[in-house]
Amino acid sequence: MAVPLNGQWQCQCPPHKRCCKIQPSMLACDLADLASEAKSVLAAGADELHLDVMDGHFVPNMSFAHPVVASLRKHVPDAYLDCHMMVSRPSQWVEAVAGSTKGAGARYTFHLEAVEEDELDVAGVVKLIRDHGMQVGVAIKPGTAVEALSAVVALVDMVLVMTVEPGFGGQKFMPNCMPKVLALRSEHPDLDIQVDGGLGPSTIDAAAAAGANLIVAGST
Ligand SMILES: O=C(CO)[C@H](O)[C@H](O)COP(=O)(O)O
Ligand SMILES: [Fe+2]
Repeated sequence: MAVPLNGQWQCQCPPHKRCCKIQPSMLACDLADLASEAKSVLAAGADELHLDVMDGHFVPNMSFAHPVVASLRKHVPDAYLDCHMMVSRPSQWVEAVAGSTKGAGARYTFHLEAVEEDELDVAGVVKLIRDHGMQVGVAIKPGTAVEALSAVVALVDMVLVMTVEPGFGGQKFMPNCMPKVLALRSEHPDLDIQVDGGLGPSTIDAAAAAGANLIVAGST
Protein backbone atom coordinates (compact mmCIF):
# COMPACT_ATOMS: atom_id res chain seq x y z
CA MET A 1 0.00 0.00 0.00
CA ALA A 2 1.44 3.37 -0.92
CA VAL A 3 0.83 6.50 1.13
CA PRO A 4 1.91 10.09 0.58
CA LEU A 5 4.84 10.80 2.90
CA ASN A 6 6.94 14.01 2.78
CA GLY A 7 5.71 14.70 -0.76
CA GLN A 8 6.61 11.23 -1.95
CA TRP A 9 4.49 8.12 -2.41
CA GLN A 10 5.97 5.61 0.06
CA CYS A 11 5.11 1.95 -0.17
CA GLN A 12 3.93 0.57 3.17
CA CYS A 13 3.42 -3.00 1.97
CA PRO A 14 5.06 -5.62 4.19
CA PRO A 15 7.77 -7.46 2.16
CA HIS A 16 5.59 -10.50 1.52
CA LYS A 17 2.69 -8.49 0.13
CA ARG A 18 2.19 -7.30 -3.47
CA CYS A 19 3.42 -3.76 -3.81
CA CYS A 20 1.23 -1.11 -5.47
CA LYS A 21 2.52 1.09 -8.26
CA ILE A 22 1.29 4.67 -8.43
CA GLN A 23 0.45 6.13 -11.86
CA PRO A 24 -0.54 9.80 -11.81
CA SER A 25 -3.18 10.62 -14.41
CA MET A 26 -1.82 13.58 -16.42
CA LEU A 27 -5.44 14.54 -17.20
CA ALA A 28 -5.40 16.28 -13.81
CA CYS A 29 -2.40 18.48 -14.61
CA ASP A 30 -1.98 21.83 -16.38
CA LEU A 31 -1.77 20.41 -19.91
CA ALA A 32 -0.10 23.60 -21.10
CA ASP A 33 2.77 22.62 -18.80
CA LEU A 34 2.63 18.86 -19.37
CA ALA A 35 6.36 18.19 -19.66
CA SER A 36 7.35 19.87 -16.39
CA GLU A 37 4.34 18.42 -14.58
CA ALA A 38 5.36 14.97 -15.80
CA LYS A 39 8.93 15.48 -14.64
CA SER A 40 7.80 16.61 -11.19
CA VAL A 41 5.52 13.60 -10.57
CA LEU A 42 8.32 11.31 -11.72
CA ALA A 43 10.74 13.09 -9.37
CA ALA A 44 8.16 12.63 -6.57
CA GLY A 45 8.30 8.89 -7.13
CA ALA A 46 5.58 8.11 -9.68
CA ASP A 47 6.12 4.67 -11.18
CA GLU A 48 4.40 5.36 -14.51
CA LEU A 49 2.60 8.23 -16.27
CA HIS A 50 -1.08 7.53 -16.97
CA LEU A 51 -2.11 9.25 -20.22
CA ASP A 52 -5.87 9.51 -20.77
CA VAL A 53 -6.55 9.67 -24.51
CA MET A 54 -10.20 10.48 -25.27
CA ASP A 55 -11.77 10.72 -28.74
CA GLY A 56 -15.08 12.43 -27.92
CA HIS A 57 -16.84 9.39 -29.40
CA PHE A 58 -16.28 6.40 -27.13
CA VAL A 59 -16.48 8.85 -24.21
CA PRO A 60 -18.36 12.20 -24.21
CA ASN A 61 -15.15 14.20 -23.77
CA MET A 62 -11.86 14.93 -25.55
CA SER A 63 -8.42 15.26 -23.99
CA PHE A 64 -5.25 14.79 -26.03
CA ALA A 65 -3.92 12.27 -28.54
CA HIS A 66 -0.74 10.67 -29.86
CA PRO A 67 0.88 13.91 -31.17
CA VAL A 68 0.91 15.22 -27.60
CA VAL A 69 2.22 11.87 -26.36
CA ALA A 70 5.04 12.05 -28.92
CA SER A 71 6.01 15.54 -27.73
CA LEU A 72 5.91 14.43 -24.11
CA ARG A 73 8.10 11.40 -24.85
CA LYS A 74 10.92 13.76 -25.96
CA HIS A 75 10.93 15.28 -22.45
CA VAL A 76 10.62 12.04 -20.48
CA PRO A 77 12.64 9.57 -22.58
CA ASP A 78 12.83 6.90 -19.88
CA ALA A 79 9.32 7.11 -18.39
CA TYR A 80 6.86 4.24 -18.68
CA LEU A 81 3.83 5.62 -20.55
CA ASP A 82 0.56 3.96 -19.58
CA CYS A 83 -1.87 4.98 -22.36
CA HIS A 84 -5.51 4.65 -21.37
CA MET A 85 -7.19 4.65 -24.76
CA MET A 86 -10.80 5.80 -24.36
CA VAL A 87 -11.39 5.57 -28.11
CA SER A 88 -13.72 3.72 -30.47
CA ARG A 89 -12.16 1.15 -32.80
CA PRO A 90 -8.95 0.96 -30.69
CA SER A 91 -6.99 -0.92 -33.40
CA GLN A 92 -6.92 2.24 -35.53
CA TRP A 93 -4.53 4.10 -33.17
CA VAL A 94 -2.06 1.35 -32.29
CA GLU A 95 0.56 2.26 -34.87
CA ALA A 96 0.39 5.99 -34.07
CA VAL A 97 0.68 5.46 -30.33
CA ALA A 98 3.51 2.96 -30.77
CA GLY A 99 5.41 5.56 -32.78
CA SER A 100 4.71 8.21 -30.15
CA THR A 101 5.82 6.18 -27.15
CA LYS A 102 8.81 4.34 -28.62
CA GLY A 103 12.10 4.49 -26.83
CA ALA A 104 11.04 3.21 -23.43
CA GLY A 105 8.24 1.13 -21.90
CA ALA A 106 4.63 1.74 -22.89
CA ARG A 107 1.26 0.09 -22.44
CA TYR A 108 -1.75 0.44 -24.74
CA THR A 109 -4.93 -0.18 -22.76
CA PHE A 110 -8.07 -0.47 -24.87
CA HIS A 111 -11.67 -0.76 -23.70
CA LEU A 112 -13.30 -4.12 -24.32
CA GLU A 113 -16.54 -2.25 -25.10
CA ALA A 114 -14.88 -0.21 -27.85
CA VAL A 115 -13.88 -3.05 -30.18
CA GLU A 116 -16.33 -3.01 -33.08
CA GLU A 117 -17.69 -5.95 -35.05
CA ASP A 118 -16.05 -5.02 -38.34
CA GLU A 119 -12.57 -4.33 -36.99
CA LEU A 120 -10.22 -6.99 -35.65
CA ASP A 121 -11.58 -9.27 -32.94
CA VAL A 122 -10.27 -8.72 -29.40
CA ALA A 123 -7.46 -11.25 -29.79
CA GLY A 124 -6.49 -9.50 -33.02
CA VAL A 125 -6.31 -6.13 -31.24
CA VAL A 126 -4.12 -7.71 -28.54
CA LYS A 127 -1.77 -9.17 -31.19
CA LEU A 128 -1.59 -5.86 -33.07
CA ILE A 129 -0.55 -4.01 -29.88
CA ARG A 130 2.07 -6.62 -29.03
CA ASP A 131 3.38 -6.66 -32.60
CA HIS A 132 3.97 -2.92 -32.19
CA GLY A 133 6.14 -3.52 -29.12
CA MET A 134 3.78 -2.28 -26.41
CA GLN A 135 2.40 -4.05 -23.35
CA VAL A 136 -1.31 -4.79 -23.57
CA GLY A 137 -4.03 -3.64 -21.17
CA VAL A 138 -7.74 -4.24 -21.47
CA ALA A 139 -10.26 -2.06 -19.60
CA ILE A 140 -13.87 -2.53 -18.55
CA LYS A 141 -16.35 0.16 -17.60
CA PRO A 142 -18.22 0.00 -14.28
CA GLY A 143 -21.26 -1.46 -16.03
CA THR A 144 -19.38 -4.32 -17.71
CA ALA A 145 -19.33 -7.66 -15.88
CA VAL A 146 -15.91 -9.14 -15.11
CA GLU A 147 -17.02 -12.35 -16.89
CA ALA A 148 -16.81 -10.41 -20.17
CA LEU A 149 -13.00 -10.62 -19.78
CA SER A 150 -12.80 -14.40 -19.44
CA ALA A 151 -11.63 -15.02 -23.02
CA VAL A 152 -9.02 -12.26 -22.99
CA VAL A 153 -7.42 -12.19 -19.52
CA ALA A 154 -4.88 -14.86 -20.43
CA LEU A 155 -3.78 -12.86 -23.48
CA VAL A 156 -3.08 -9.49 -21.82
CA ASP A 157 -0.49 -8.02 -19.44
CA MET A 158 -2.96 -5.99 -17.39
CA VAL A 159 -6.65 -5.53 -16.69
CA LEU A 160 -8.06 -2.09 -15.86
CA VAL A 161 -11.20 -2.11 -13.73
CA MET A 162 -12.66 1.40 -14.06
CA THR A 163 -13.92 2.80 -10.76
CA VAL A 164 -15.69 5.75 -12.46
CA GLU A 165 -17.55 6.08 -15.74
CA PRO A 166 -14.71 6.86 -18.20
CA GLY A 167 -14.48 10.35 -19.67
CA PHE A 168 -13.86 12.76 -16.81
CA GLY A 169 -11.48 13.22 -13.89
CA GLY A 170 -12.66 14.30 -10.47
CA GLN A 171 -15.49 11.77 -10.12
CA LYS A 172 -16.31 9.77 -6.99
CA PHE A 173 -14.75 6.33 -6.50
CA MET A 174 -17.30 3.52 -7.07
CA PRO A 175 -16.67 0.91 -4.33
CA ASN A 176 -19.18 -1.47 -5.96
CA CYS A 177 -16.50 -2.17 -8.59
CA MET A 178 -14.27 -3.83 -5.98
CA PRO A 179 -15.91 -7.29 -6.24
CA LYS A 180 -14.65 -7.38 -9.85
CA VAL A 181 -11.10 -6.71 -8.63
CA LEU A 182 -11.50 -9.39 -5.96
CA ALA A 183 -12.80 -11.91 -8.50
CA LEU A 184 -9.92 -11.20 -10.89
CA ARG A 185 -7.30 -11.39 -8.15
CA SER A 186 -8.57 -14.68 -6.78
CA GLU A 187 -8.48 -16.23 -10.27
CA HIS A 188 -5.20 -14.59 -11.39
CA PRO A 189 -2.74 -14.12 -8.50
CA ASP A 190 0.03 -12.71 -10.71
CA LEU A 191 -2.00 -10.49 -13.04
CA ASP A 192 -1.46 -6.73 -13.04
CA ILE A 193 -4.80 -5.23 -12.01
CA GLN A 194 -5.27 -1.48 -12.35
CA VAL A 195 -7.97 0.72 -10.88
CA ASP A 196 -8.71 4.14 -12.27
CA GLY A 197 -11.08 6.85 -11.10
CA GLY A 198 -11.46 8.59 -7.75
CA LEU A 199 -8.39 6.94 -6.20
CA GLY A 200 -6.66 8.84 -3.40
CA PRO A 201 -5.62 8.48 0.26
CA SER A 202 -9.19 7.66 1.37
CA THR A 203 -9.86 5.01 -1.29
CA ILE A 204 -6.48 3.40 -2.03
CA ASP A 205 -6.73 0.92 0.87
CA ALA A 206 -10.03 -0.54 -0.37
CA ALA A 207 -8.56 -0.97 -3.84
CA ALA A 208 -5.33 -2.55 -2.59
CA ALA A 209 -7.24 -4.83 -0.19
CA ALA A 210 -9.39 -6.06 -3.10
CA GLY A 211 -6.20 -6.93 -4.98
CA ALA A 212 -5.41 -3.96 -7.24
CA ASN A 213 -1.67 -3.35 -7.65
CA LEU A 214 -1.68 -0.48 -10.17
CA ILE A 215 -3.30 2.69 -8.84
CA VAL A 216 -4.16 5.63 -11.08
CA ALA A 217 -4.01 8.83 -9.03
CA GLY A 218 -5.73 11.84 -10.54
CA SER A 219 -7.44 14.80 -8.91
CA THR A 220 -8.12 13.38 -5.43
O1 LIG B 1 -9.63 7.51 -16.98
C1 LIG B 1 -9.88 8.54 -16.38
C2 LIG B 1 -11.18 9.24 -16.61
O2 LIG B 1 -11.93 8.52 -17.57
C3 LIG B 1 -8.88 9.17 -15.45
O3 LIG B 1 -7.66 8.42 -15.52
C4 LIG B 1 -9.38 9.08 -14.01
O4 LIG B 1 -10.58 9.70 -13.87
C5 LIG B 1 -8.30 9.65 -13.09
O5 LIG B 1 -8.71 10.84 -12.57
P1 LIG B 1 -9.42 10.95 -11.12
O6 LIG B 1 -8.51 10.32 -10.11
O7 LIG B 1 -9.57 12.42 -10.94
O8 LIG B 1 -10.71 10.24 -11.24
FE1 LIG C 1 -7.60 6.76 -17.06
